[in-house]
Amino acid sequence: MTKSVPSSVDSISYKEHESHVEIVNLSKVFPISRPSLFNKKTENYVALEGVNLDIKKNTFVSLIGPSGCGKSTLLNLLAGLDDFTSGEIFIEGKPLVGPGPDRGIIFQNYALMPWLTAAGNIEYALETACPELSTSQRREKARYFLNMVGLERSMNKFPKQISGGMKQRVAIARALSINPSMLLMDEPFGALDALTRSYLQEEVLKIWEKNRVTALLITHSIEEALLMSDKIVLMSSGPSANIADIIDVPLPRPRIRNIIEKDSLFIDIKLQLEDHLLRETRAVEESS
Ligand SMILES: Nc1ncnc2c1ncn2[C@@H]1O[C@H](COP(=O)(O)OP(=O)(O)OP(=O)(O)O)[C@@H](O)[C@H]1O
Repeated sequence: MTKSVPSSVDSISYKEHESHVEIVNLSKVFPISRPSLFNKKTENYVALEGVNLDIKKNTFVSLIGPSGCGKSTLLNLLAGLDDFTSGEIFIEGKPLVGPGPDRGIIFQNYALMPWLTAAGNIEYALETACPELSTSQRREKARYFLNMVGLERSMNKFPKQISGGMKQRVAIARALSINPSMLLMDEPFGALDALTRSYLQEEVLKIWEKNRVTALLITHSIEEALLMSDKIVLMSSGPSANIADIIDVPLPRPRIRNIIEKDSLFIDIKLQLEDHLLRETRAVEESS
């Protein structure tokens, strides 16, 4: 199979850096059943149409767009949690075949098993992703990653015994424990209060700056995207959503929130992103 280089994105830097993810002409259609009085009608909703995107290895990319445009749909396709309708996805040059331990996923609602402790949740993930590890090795790894997110002392607590921020730290530790080459994050800080949110953003940023795995973050926060990303991918409104633009964020790392927020580049890109989101949100309102 010959791989085509996505034409709209980065064709120059493509030669310089290796791709981690190549999305080629990707579409996703959801069949929607509409029950009527006499029969059930099925209609199609085209969520994504003809999406091309190239994500370089070890970069941090954020996905931003109006509500309902298809960000989670795209992330779920990359995670292998749903099938795409047409197009291709290559992960490290190979066609994507389904979920795999190479991709760690963090969701907004933590997705922890309530009947397992913090450590148990990580050990459970390791059991599937790294079956070669012994029980004590899994326990050691769980301890190591919980320590990394500052939760070693809560390792034997159940999800209902810890706060939302702590649950999300367990989810982060779990995603990192399987040693993924890519992190997929769907609004991971969305359910947290403002203080916990900024604290955890900085924690994830610090961990990422040490490990530099490829990262894809869905967020509604422009500031969050600017703080964390190398590139920000702007999606157009749906139906038939696509990539509207890709913005480089050449702010120096390590990034300190209070310092970069005053940078004129930060302010310029922020205005550009606000303008895009306002335009796309108006387009959604006018079409509904
Ligand atoms: N399983 C499904 N069946 C039918 N339609 C779906 C399904 N999943 C998503 N959609 C539709 O696809 C579109 C994109 O949804 P998606 O959740 O990906 O958007 P989003 O950009 O992540 O939204 P938000 O920012 O609000 O989280 C929406 O119109 C949604 O209603």
